[in-house]
Amino acid sequence: MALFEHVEYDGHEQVVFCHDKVTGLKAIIAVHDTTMGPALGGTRMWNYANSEEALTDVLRLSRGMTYKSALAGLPLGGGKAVIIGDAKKDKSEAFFKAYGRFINSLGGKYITAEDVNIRTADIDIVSTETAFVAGTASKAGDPSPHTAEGTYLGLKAAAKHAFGNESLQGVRIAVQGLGAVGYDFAEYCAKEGAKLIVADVNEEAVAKAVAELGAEAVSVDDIYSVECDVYAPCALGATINNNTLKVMKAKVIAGSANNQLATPAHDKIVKEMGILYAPDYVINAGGVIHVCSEAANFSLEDTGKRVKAIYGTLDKIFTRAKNEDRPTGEIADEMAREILAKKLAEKMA
Ligand SMILES: NC(=O)c1ccc[n+]([C@@H]2O[C@H](COP(=O)([O-])OP(=O)(O)OC[C@H]3O[C@@H](n4cnc5c(N)ncnc54)[C@H](O)[C@@H]3O)[C@@H](O)[C@H]2O)c1
Repeated sequence: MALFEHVEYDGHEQVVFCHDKVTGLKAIIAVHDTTMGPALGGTRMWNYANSEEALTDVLRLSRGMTYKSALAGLPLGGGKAVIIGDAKKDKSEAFFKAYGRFINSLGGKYITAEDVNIRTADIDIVSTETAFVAGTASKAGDPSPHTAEGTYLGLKAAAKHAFGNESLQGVRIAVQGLGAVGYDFAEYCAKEGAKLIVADVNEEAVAKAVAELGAEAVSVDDIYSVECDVYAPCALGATINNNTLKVMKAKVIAGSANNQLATPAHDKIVKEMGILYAPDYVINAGGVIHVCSEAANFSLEDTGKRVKAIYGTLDKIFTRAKNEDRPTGEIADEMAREILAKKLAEKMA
């Protein structure tokens, strides 16, 4: 398994392979870039088919965190960790304590938090072995409300560019996923007079949105093809793919889900279809801003301002993408790299 030659290797500063003999823990921690500050990013637990798959995921996700935090203006670098295992069977107190000791051994270069299949309770155990954690129950807590607010504001910036008006009054929004983020996001939109079309595998959440937000319910398969102005993916990754784009009527894609594009090529494909895509890691940065408030001691007011700034960041991305006739995801990556290059130059001066 090559590292420096790996297709997802992007000058990562440090990649640590961890194995604890007692609990069987196997994890990979990737520190992509610490130019802006310590590398913060969640830990994902997944039953990867092999360690190659886990390495690919952690290299890609950690680079994403560098770009996300740079564009959110945070004093943080990018990192991520993956635990290779079955979240239903392999978790134990000793397991997460061992993991905490590995994180501690990096001396603060990497700060962890929750991600897929890792709960606040797991992070609380990790925090008994290391201070380099964020998002513990007793401190910052649930980031979802800030993610929802940032996604709503990001959608308004997209509406301004795509429809000539940032108001969501009468705008038809197809919301996929009414979980912690999706429901709050839908509520913000409904309050502004948007017409919601919703889908979720959780029927209770759908019934609540119908009763409380006046939403129209459709099946999870039909959400891609409904007549709407906006598609808001707030559940799964990779839903912007060749199959869904064949039937999609939306002119804006703006939602909280991570890794929305099935492949990097879909950035260009959506542009060519005349769809305005709000790059996922920019619009959903409310969560990392929230978690960072704990790691960097931001006041509540400062955290709120940073979440509101997502509107302005997306406004800049959309303007530049239009002026240069380029895909929005490509512009976001480029803007993040410019921020990093500037900081690096300052450090070296
Ligand atoms: N929570 C945060 O602060 C945060 C931050 C950044 C990004 N995100 C991303 O936003 C998305 C939503 O996060 P969340 O915290 O609300 O998760 P969640 O688990 O609370 O909600 C996800 C919702 O999607 C539904 N769902 C699952 N499969 C579905 C399907 N096939 N069709 C329709 N609905 C389906 C679930 O039933 C659930 O209601 C995820 O992609 C997550 O990675 C979340």
